[in-house]
Amino acid sequence: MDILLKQVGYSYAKDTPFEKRALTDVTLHIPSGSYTAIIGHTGSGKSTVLQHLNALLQPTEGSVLIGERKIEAGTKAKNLREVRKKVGIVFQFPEQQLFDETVLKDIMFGPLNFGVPEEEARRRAIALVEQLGLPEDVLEKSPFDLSGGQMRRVAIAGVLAMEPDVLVLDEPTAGLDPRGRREIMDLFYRLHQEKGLTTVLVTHSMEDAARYADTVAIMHSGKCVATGDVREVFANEEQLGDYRLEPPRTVRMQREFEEKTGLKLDELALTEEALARSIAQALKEGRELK
Ligand SMILES: Nc1ncnc2c1ncn2[C@@H]1O[C@H](COP(=O)(O)OP(=O)(O)OP(=O)(O)O)[C@@H](O)[C@H]1O
Repeated sequence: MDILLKQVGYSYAKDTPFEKRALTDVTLHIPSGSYTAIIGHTGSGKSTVLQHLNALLQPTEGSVLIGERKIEAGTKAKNLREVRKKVGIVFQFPEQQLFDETVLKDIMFGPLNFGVPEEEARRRAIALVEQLGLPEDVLEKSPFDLSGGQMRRVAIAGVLAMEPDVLVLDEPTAGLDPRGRREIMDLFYRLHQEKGLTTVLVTHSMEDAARYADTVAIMHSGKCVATGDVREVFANEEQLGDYRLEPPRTVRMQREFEEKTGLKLDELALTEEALARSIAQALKEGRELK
């Protein structure tokens, strides 16, 4: 399912003395099946854009097309159930929204609420607990008796149990240890690859954007100032610098390697593994392309 923000403007507390403009003329296309990372400095408007993707916020200018549904400035959109069902958002620290007495009930809550039969909701919850690497006996426990990392996984399972068409992630691994971060990010990536799940990741981590996304959008001062293929965006160091962003670590390491050895690698490496592979290859071939 495609999402298209067309010339979207958004002001918080519009027409009050506290009015605060957060977005200006944002046009952004999220094609079905893509993995888009939205990057940008603190306060650049990333979270505000994200909340337009399932109409939690509605534009004060322009329009948002979510699949077939058009949300336009000036008209209050109602009956957003379908939209909320199709676009699932994992907010920062989603465990804060856990509430039910058992993990099973918590994960089943969303699907039941949207009319999924009980048996099917249960089946999804059991499968997700396993997929997310949680022990089976967690299902009957209170979510509040779990560790922070486990609570995070339960909350993520609750969003995935809705089987959304688009999964929107707002810094989903904030506060987790490196191993937990990697496991969860890899899981999202697998879902994207295996099920073609359209994924949008809001992140401060250039490394995560480089590793997982195919498309990158840069937000700056409430505007979407660039979108492009992940390699194009991260190869353009001048543009990143304009928006006070650093290239991912692997890109900096590649540049340093090329400078120090005079060897030029074939393409921009987006992960440590890819960088190691192309360095090994270049050394093996004794290539000197510079
Ligand atoms: N509820 C709100 N009321 C008023 N202004 C807000 C509100 N939420 C955000 N803003 C303002 O809107 C602008 C964009 O904020 P937003 O949270 O979208 O940025 P962000 O890029 O997600 O930042 P961060 O990386 O810190 O999460 C900022 O100037 C912010 O102060």
